[in-house]
Amino acid sequence: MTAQSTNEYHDTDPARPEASSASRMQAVNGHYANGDTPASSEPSYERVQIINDEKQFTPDLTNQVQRWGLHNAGFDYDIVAVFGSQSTGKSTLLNRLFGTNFDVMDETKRQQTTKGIWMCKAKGMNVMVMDVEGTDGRERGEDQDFERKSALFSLASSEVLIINIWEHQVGLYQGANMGLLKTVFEVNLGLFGKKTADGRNQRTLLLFVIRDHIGTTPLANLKATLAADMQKIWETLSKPQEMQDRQLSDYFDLSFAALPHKILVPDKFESEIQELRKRFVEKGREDYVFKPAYHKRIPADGVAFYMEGIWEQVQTNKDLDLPTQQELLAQFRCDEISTAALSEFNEQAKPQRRPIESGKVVEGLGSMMRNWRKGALDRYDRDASRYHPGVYKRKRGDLVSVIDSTLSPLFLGQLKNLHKACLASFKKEMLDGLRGEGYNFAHVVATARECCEQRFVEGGREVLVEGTDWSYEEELASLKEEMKSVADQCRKDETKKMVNLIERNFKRQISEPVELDLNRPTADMWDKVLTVFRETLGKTEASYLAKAKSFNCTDEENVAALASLRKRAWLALRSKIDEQTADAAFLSKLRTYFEERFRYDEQGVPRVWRPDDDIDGAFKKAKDQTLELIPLYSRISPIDKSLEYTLPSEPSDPLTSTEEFDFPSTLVIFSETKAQDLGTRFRRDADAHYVEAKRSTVSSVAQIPYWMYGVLVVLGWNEAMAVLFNPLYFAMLLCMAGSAWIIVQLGMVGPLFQVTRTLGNEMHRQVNNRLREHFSQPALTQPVRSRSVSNGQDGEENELRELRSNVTEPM
Ligand SMILES: Nc1nc2c(ncn2[C@@H]2O[C@H](COP(=O)(O)OP(=O)(O)OP(=O)(O)O)[C@@H](O)[C@H]2O)c(=O)[nH]1
Repeated sequence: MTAQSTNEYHDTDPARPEASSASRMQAVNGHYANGDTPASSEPSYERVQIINDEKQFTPDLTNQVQRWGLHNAGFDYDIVAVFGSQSTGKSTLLNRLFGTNFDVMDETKRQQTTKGIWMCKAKGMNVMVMDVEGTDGRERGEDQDFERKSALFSLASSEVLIINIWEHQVGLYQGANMGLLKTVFEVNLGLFGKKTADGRNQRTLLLFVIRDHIGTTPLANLKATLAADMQKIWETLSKPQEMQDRQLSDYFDLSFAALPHKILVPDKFESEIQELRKRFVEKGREDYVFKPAYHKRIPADGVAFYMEGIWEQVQTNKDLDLPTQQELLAQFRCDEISTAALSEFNEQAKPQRRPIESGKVVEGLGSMMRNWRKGALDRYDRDASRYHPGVYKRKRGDLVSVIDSTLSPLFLGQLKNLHKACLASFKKEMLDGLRGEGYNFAHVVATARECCEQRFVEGGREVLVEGTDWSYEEELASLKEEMKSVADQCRKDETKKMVNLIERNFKRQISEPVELDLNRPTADMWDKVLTVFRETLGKTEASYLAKAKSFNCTDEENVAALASLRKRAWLALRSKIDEQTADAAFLSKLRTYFEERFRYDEQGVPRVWRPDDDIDGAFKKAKDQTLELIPLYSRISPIDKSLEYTLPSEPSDPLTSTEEFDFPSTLVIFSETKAQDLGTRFRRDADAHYVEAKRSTVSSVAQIPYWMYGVLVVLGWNEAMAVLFNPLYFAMLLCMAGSAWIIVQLGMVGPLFQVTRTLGNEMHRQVNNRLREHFSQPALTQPVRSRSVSNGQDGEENELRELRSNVTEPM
């Protein structure tokens, strides 16, 4: 059978029927009998040509390892390779030992079967078995390049190298491939000479399997010969300077086995094969071959990449450097694992980006981030920690920094959103707390601040991720700053409100006492008013200061607020005074004051003027006393100068829109002109009272003389007697008297007069209308009436003029 040169052929390849049939073995009770492949219910594993005869490495090994189910095996696997001359039963041996299905030569043709290097998984064991093209290949002639390279490759990548050798080859130099081994050892000394990352030597077990052992030469002798040959080879190696003292045993363990002739003593051959197999399977045995020391410490998922790297170096004839290879592999694999972990992490983190960007506080973001981060790192640690520790750590650091740089914007965004939310709730709590009366500003601010700070700190802590140097302190400081400025603004507003309220209270408090004092004009009127003002202002200032304390106002603010309060209080007083001294009110005050002195006597009894009363004197006195009030009212000036109140004047300022405040001018109630005008108007009023008083004396002079009553009795005597003595008249008189009495008793006199008057008026109106209609002269009445009115006024004016001349004459 001719082996094909590509990795396409395997036992299912229809183009290779012989290979398929030849490789079909049967396994009975764990051993394989009468054939080359096991025939249990478990299917044979697919093999793969990892290096074809064109010396190319297959890109499919990774997938194949996965298909064999070894991808996640970590270090729990072993690699074994075979080395030996062509057609010495290598494939047969491997198939029997491991249940693999490597091609076996067709007995009749005797030509090379295995081309390149094949790999297959052992049946029921986590062992990768490599079948290597035989040395001394007739097909390759003098070209020893491939056999050297494949031997090098096998040695570098496997834990156990089976050296397959005929018994009759033992002791030969070329026949036993000793020359080739020497070359390979030489080249590889560089490889094995270097220590691994964990400081140990790479060790390999060289298992010599002596085929067709007839038994005439005892195995012990063969062993000794082979060991001596190996030692000889080692000693004659041209070693690098620094490795001159290295021994064969520093790098290799030698082990031996002999198998009888397969054709001549097949049963014995089979039983010895089974015995040899135990050395690969039974871990407790002393001669167990897969000792941990031989393991290359490459995780199963990185084997393909590792082997490819080694092959590349073998190919390019570079100095083989296993540690560097392991590092390269670790870099590659750690990158791969890191990328996979990162992509899963990114998938998890992505959905939270939008809500954070839109300003939402995502609940439980911290625990989510911690989980994503931990998940990614755990995954990385699980898969990558088996690789070169230095690379693993370095790549882990890179992964952590990428993860953290992805999480950092979420962290910062969450903090920012939390900041906004806390500030909003701070404002709301302030508003709620400052609603209504009787709140303590400082307490409200402190409660709201504490609550919001606590919320922020809790949220900030939640979003922290262990292992990062993130902190929320800076954001917290900025939040505190903003809360302070909000509280300050609020305090200013509240202070303003408080000052307004205090001003309103002040106005209410001074209103009545000031009104009373202004209505009782005495010389110390302003003293009283200012005393009230000072007392109330004192209380007001005290109440402001008490409140300002809870507002945490600064001294500067207090000074400004008190100045404003004083000014406003003064203006409030002034407006109250203005209200009380408005023209009408002030004239009414003067009138009242005058009337109290002119129309009432000292006991407060209304005066009835008699002709002999000194009306003129009383009038003059009352008038003069009243006129004296005008200068009193015209300026706020207390007798006691200590009661005087002063405020600083303020010029107008267009920038702060403060109007001009000229304190001295606020002390003046009436100007000179105004005082004169008021005096004139008052005099006119007083004159009217004087006329009225005079008139009342005239009407009292025009009394009915007493004798008229005698005349009335004399003239009306008969009529009175007629009424008294006529029963009808008398009865009528009694009825009328009775009715009058009842009306008086019921208090109906007033209403009765009202009804009578209304009736009279109505009748008068009706009659007028009728007459107007009848004579069609409606305008006649108007001139008559207006004339009579104007006559009346003129008459009064004339009369007043006449009286004045009478009054002034005696004076
Ligand atoms: N004498 C003898 N012949 C054997 C033994 N094992 C296998 N053979 C025969 O040797 C021939 C070659 O067997 P393979 O297993 O194909 O040998 P190989 O070394 O893998 O050959 P290549 O892959 O071509 O290098 C076959 O005809 C086998 O039947 C053995 O132990 N003794």
